Amino acid sequence: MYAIEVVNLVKRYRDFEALKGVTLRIKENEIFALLGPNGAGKTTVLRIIAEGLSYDSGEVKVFGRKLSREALRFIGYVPQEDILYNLLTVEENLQFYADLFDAPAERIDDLIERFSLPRKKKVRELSGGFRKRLSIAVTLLHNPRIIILDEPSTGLDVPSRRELWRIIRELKEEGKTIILATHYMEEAEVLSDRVAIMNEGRVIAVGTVDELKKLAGQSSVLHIEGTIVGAEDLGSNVLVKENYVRVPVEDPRKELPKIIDVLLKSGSEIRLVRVEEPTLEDVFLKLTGRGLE
Ligand SMILES: Nc1ncnc2c1ncn2[C@@H]1O[C@H](COP(=O)(O)OP(=O)(O)OP(=O)(O)O)[C@@H](O)[C@H]1O
Repeated sequence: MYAIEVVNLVKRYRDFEALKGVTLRIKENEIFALLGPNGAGKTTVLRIIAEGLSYDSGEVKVFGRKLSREALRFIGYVPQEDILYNLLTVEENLQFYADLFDAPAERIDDLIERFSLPRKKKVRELSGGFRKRLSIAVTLLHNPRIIILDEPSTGLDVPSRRELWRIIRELKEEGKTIILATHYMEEAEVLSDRVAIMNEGRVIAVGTVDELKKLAGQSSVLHIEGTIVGAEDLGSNVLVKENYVRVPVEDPRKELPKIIDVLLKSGSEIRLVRVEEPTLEDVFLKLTGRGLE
């Protein structure tokens, strides 16, 4: 049985088809990432599962049962924009949601301690990292088996992001199933057991990070910085940005000298060359012909 099973989900906002037949099977106790650029449909999928947002056709099951009010109790949802009360303290926010969810009062103290939250501080005085921690704490009040996070690390600085990743891993160790939407490939890559890559309302690939990287069909990527001229001559998989070019290659030792030669002959000035193992961005590029950002 899957924790979440979504089959052929179609969602229209008036005449715009935001989901064009999405199928996802998420196993219990895995960290599953939906990776895709803005507008891919990630939030729409999560809202259908976690908020009961209506959809046009398809099927959604939670632990084998049709989505219902009862099934929603298995789920905790941390939306992109938090739902905290700025003028209330940390404790008052937890109290408010505990009353709403009928959660036992002692959970408030447990969560405050667990996340080292400043009990008496007003939410408006919290840093982004603490706000996110409090949002997760609120979600855990009713002890859900599945935790869904929409773009959890957007706006967080690097230490807060690492701390968030630690918390997410810890939730997995406790047996929770985690689903998160992200457009940061690093987040999907370091955190998740499996990743679904989404684009324009469709899932275009699903698998472990290693499986997906194999789809890119290359062993490495060259990053070349400088004043680049003639990058168009390097082939169709090349990504060109200002002062930067990214070239997927099978064998960097063989291909690097030739590529450098082409660029120098076109009049480029090269400042830095870096060789990197494939990433999920390369997979996305390969499958869609464009970058993730
Ligand atoms: N309430 C709405 N009414 C009309 N169109 C919508 C609505 N919500 C989302 N959309 C559109 O549906 C598409 C998918 O949006 P969605 O928010 O699911 O994407 P996303 O992958 O989560 O991106 P983001 O990271 O920007 O939230 C987008 O083109 C968006 O503009």
